[in-house]
Amino acid sequence: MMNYMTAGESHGPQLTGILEGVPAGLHLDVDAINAALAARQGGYGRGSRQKIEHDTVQIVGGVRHGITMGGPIALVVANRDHAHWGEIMDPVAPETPENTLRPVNRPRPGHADLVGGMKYGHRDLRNVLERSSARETAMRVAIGAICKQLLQAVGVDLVGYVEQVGSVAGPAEQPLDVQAINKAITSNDMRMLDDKQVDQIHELIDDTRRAGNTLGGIIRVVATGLPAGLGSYVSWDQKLDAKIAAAVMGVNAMKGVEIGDGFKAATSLGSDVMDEIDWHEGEGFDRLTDHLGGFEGGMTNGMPVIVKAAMKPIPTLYKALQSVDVTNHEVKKANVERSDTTAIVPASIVVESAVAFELARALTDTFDDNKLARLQQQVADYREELREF
Ligand SMILES: Cc1cc2nc3c(=O)[nH]c(=O)nc-3n(C[C@H](O)[C@H](O)[C@H](O)COP(=O)(O)O)c2cc1C
Ligand SMILES: C=C(O[C@@H]1CC(C(=O)O)=C[C@@H](OP(=O)(O)O)[C@H]1O)C(=O)O
Repeated sequence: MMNYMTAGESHGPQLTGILEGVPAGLHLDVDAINAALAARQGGYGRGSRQKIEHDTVQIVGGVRHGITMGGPIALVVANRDHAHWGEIMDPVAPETPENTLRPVNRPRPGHADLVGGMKYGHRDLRNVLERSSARETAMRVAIGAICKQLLQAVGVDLVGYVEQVGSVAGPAEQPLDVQAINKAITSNDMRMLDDKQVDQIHELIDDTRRAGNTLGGIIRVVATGLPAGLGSYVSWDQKLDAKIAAAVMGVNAMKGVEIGDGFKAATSLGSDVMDEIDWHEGEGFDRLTDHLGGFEGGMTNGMPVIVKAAMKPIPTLYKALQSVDVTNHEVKKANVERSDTTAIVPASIVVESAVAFELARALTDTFDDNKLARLQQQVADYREELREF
């Protein structure tokens, strides 16, 4: 079964990742992994950390001459900023006044600082924020980019992009075609479908930054080419829509997930939500609409998968909120670490990566997970079987 694990701190030497369960025989496009990493660094509203980092992946296991061998794939993304944090982040040197120079004692509301400190017994909340930081999502994007390449090898494609920033929304009509979305989002730095709102959003981000405040937004992911029947209705823990929702909620700062029409479906009539069934000779079953976001009974139904995620505003406010010092319980302003005003653009790549992993895992759970050519053959045979159903 596919799985992954990451390790590493925001200002430590590197992020490390291990992805297991990728079949042998996949030609990895390292440039595409690096392009996803670069996209995760982008977007208007990022803080100055991204000027220091130039994220690129180093593959240190599981791949030979560019082709996966079936074993765990080991990955490294370096933290360039570590050069400025060597002593503070040294994993072995004993604690000295020098390397404890930047303790964090005033937890930021909305970040993991306070609860993480209480749970693990840290008074220097740097021990929490270093790992809870979304710096770790760089590795998740490298892993997701490999999953995306596996999906593409069987005709599945997906894309994550920005639908809304703060209260400013993109076009009301959101397409179902991954290629069309890809084309549209490359034309602006907000990873949105339409340039019209982008100036307004830049202004909103500038005003918000000047006011010492932060913004969230809404992300949309569309995946196409999935055969019907990934996931299952037979048990709660086999429902693929549930796994995707969990994976999306596992991305830092996500507070809501919708599949298809999501919450809107609750206030609609059944006739406006259920996707009517059609059939074509040689093609098999189809739907007239996709309100249910490609899922029925926890299984893909062959329509595009549509997932939306709501990201809360960034917790670190330069105009700091009330906090309490964990060393003396005095009411103080929260700590301010260098921070993004909004990270909705990078988060859209991270959410895409989270969905890519779950889809790749469902695929390799359903079909052969040892050899890519066998997996491809089985998927092709299954598609044929569905066409004849
Ligand atoms: C790509 C990305 C970048 C982020 N950048 C920041 C940041 O600069 N400052 C900050 O306080 N939070 C940032 N966050 C959000 C925090 O990581 C997140 O709120 C925190 O880990 C607490 O977890 P929770 O919001 O999921 O409860 C970022 C999130 C993402 C996905
Ligand atoms: C480093 C990244 O994001 C970081 C996520 C983050 C947080 O609290 O989540 C806080 C900031 O860290 P720093 O104080 O080092 O600038 C962001 O820059 C990244 O995305 O590569």
